[in-house]
Amino acid sequence: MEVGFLGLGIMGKAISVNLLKNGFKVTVWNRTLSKCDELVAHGATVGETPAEVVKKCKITIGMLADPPAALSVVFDKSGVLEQICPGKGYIDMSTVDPETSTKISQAITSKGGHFLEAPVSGSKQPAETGQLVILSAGEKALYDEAIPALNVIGKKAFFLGQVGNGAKMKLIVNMIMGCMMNTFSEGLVLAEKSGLDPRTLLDALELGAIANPMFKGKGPAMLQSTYTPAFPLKHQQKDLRLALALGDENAVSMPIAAAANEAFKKARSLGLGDHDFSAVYEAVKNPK
Ligand SMILES: NC(=O)C1=CN([C@@H]2O[C@H](COP(=O)(O)OP(=O)(O)OC[C@H]3O[C@@H](n4cnc5c(N)ncnc54)[C@H](OP(=O)(O)O)[C@@H]3O)[C@@H](O)[C@H]2O)C=CC1
Ligand SMILES: O=CC(=O)O
Repeated sequence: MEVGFLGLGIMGKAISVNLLKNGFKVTVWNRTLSKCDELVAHGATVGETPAEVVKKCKITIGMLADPPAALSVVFDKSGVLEQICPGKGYIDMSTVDPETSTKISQAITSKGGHFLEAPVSGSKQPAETGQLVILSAGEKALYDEAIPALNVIGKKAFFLGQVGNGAKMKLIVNMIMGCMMNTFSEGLVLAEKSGLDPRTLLDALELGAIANPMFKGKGPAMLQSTYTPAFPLKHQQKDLRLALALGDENAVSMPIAAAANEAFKKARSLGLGDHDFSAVYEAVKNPK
């Protein structure tokens, strides 16, 4: 099966390499074209533009930073729309809001193409090992056609119905994750300031009812102020912002998420946007 792939950031690169390792032919494109070189070394071919990739492949996957990026690769000159047509599918795995996804869906389907939104839960390592959780919605026929690729990319692919439902589910999951990371950071600071060893807090958490892979995986590095990006902090803040907008639309009061968003905004203002999202700990440590 030949698959196109647009966007070779942390996630796009990991997913593309995994597809290549599992026998898929992959044609890649990235805004900064030099990032395609590493993929070529793994056996990929390169398209000069998103349109060129779509022309070549029956199914093309996008994994872009945010709503403006997701829209740009579809609507701009030499974008996806120029070559999408009946028989071709576009799967957007970027984390975006339902409105962005719907706009893309309408444009693709109005040209006879097929569309699936499929944001993923899980970070760099699950992307490398095909252990993502895929939250898809849109055209069921495209979902069914893409199952061989989705099964390589993830450990579970949900199909959630109409376009927008995948985006909403992803934003809710990441709203919860951002709140957890913020409160975890507060707990580590409180342990330290009140005279406890935060490493003992990690041990106690790990043995109790709120143990989770995120605290276990991120905690020790946070205590060493190491924030090698797996999930960039700027994207976590984007997800909180978009989740809060979803809360506004639905009149859902979310004071915890609003407070977490402020902490992530503070971290961005400290220049930590490209660090791992666990760097919010630095903003919690230094709130001024
Ligand atoms: N990292 C993670 O753990 C996870 C991330 N996500 C989501 O997946 C998406 C990608 O994340 P990630 O790979 O970490 O992000 P990165 O920041 O590593 O990569 C972003 C990608 O988007 C491209 N891009 C940015 N702006 C534009 C633009 N205007 N036009 C075209 N391309 C653009 C970048 O191209 P260039 O190289 O040229 O800058 C790059 O390929 C995001 O929506 C994120 O929220 C979802 C699950 C986990
Ligand atoms: O969106 C980030 C993730 O880890 O999932």
